[in-house]
Amino acid sequence: MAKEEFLKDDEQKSEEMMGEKYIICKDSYYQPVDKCVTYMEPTLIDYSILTSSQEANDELHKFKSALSSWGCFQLINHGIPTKLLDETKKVSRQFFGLPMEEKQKYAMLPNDTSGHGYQVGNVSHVTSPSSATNKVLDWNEGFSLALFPEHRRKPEFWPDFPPNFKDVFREYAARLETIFDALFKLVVQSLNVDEERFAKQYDKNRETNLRLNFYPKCEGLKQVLGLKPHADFSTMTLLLQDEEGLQVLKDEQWFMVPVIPNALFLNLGDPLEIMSNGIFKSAVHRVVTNTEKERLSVVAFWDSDRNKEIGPLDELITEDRPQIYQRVSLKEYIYTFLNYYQSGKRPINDFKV
Ligand SMILES: O=C(O)CCC(=O)C(=O)O
Ligand SMILES: [Fe+2]
Repeated sequence: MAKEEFLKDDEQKSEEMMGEKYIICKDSYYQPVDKCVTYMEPTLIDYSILTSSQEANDELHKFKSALSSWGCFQLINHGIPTKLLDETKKVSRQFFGLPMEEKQKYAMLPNDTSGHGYQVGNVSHVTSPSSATNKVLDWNEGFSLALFPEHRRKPEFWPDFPPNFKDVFREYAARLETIFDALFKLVVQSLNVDEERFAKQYDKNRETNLRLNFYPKCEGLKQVLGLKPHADFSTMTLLLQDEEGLQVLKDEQWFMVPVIPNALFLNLGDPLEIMSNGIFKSAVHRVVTNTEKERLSVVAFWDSDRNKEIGPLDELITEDRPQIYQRVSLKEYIYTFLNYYQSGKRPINDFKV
């Protein structure tokens, strides 16, 4: 899509001014976007080995070590057929390829945090009038849908075009849910905590939400980000991407996440860093823009029950590892996240003991 079309609904008419709405200040927290980044050495975690009873031990060790250092890894051999992965990407791109008027039929309502609908520039991450005037938009079109529990699906937000969109995403959602459930069991096993108590956070009211991200080519504008740095407020996130652009922050250095065919990129969100009392790390990530290629990501967020509190599990608080984080309701956490997203402040720092 041309820059002009992407920006055309903007109230500012001067192109220069419109560009500025997407530009990150050079001296801000974000660090120069064009600073040279290193490629991330991918940690490949084999799902089929991890979930087999015979050979799982070494793989589980790798799993735990990836989550304690990077907070992310590439999941391979997860069993989702290539055809379904390809269809998922195809129908997502077809949706974003629709005319703007068509996509706007599914427009997200202002300040919707429950996850339904289409938006340009990530404006839902603006919660107060003052941050709205100072907002720097993301070079991003987003489309969010609730997946689970199924009664949260709002049929009016599921697009009619492409015609197979609904079927493809029903199937993809079911596949992901099975993987998330299995990964959660492995998280419990790695942390060596009481499954029943931990699982209470993840009862029938827990949520899975989907976000499709589309990043148009970004020609001529420098210092523009596709998404600003953040760690997710989900427990775990599984991401399918078709081009490079996602970067992860570690030890104050940005690393480019490589695209590995058919792999799902898993990253942990802040709630699991909090619940594991800092044993597991959430991965801070951002998306950079590309002058030559459009990019798509299909992202599923596996959340705990928003009405419950998150806090370090009792058995993970010891003399050697005193409590690092306070207890907080997920709802309040999300509110803090949304308030801080613009400025790049990390919400997790507000909840340190
Ligand atoms: O597009 C990506 O690779 C990242 C998306 C993301 O971080 C998000 O939707 O929270
Ligand atoms: Fe994210």
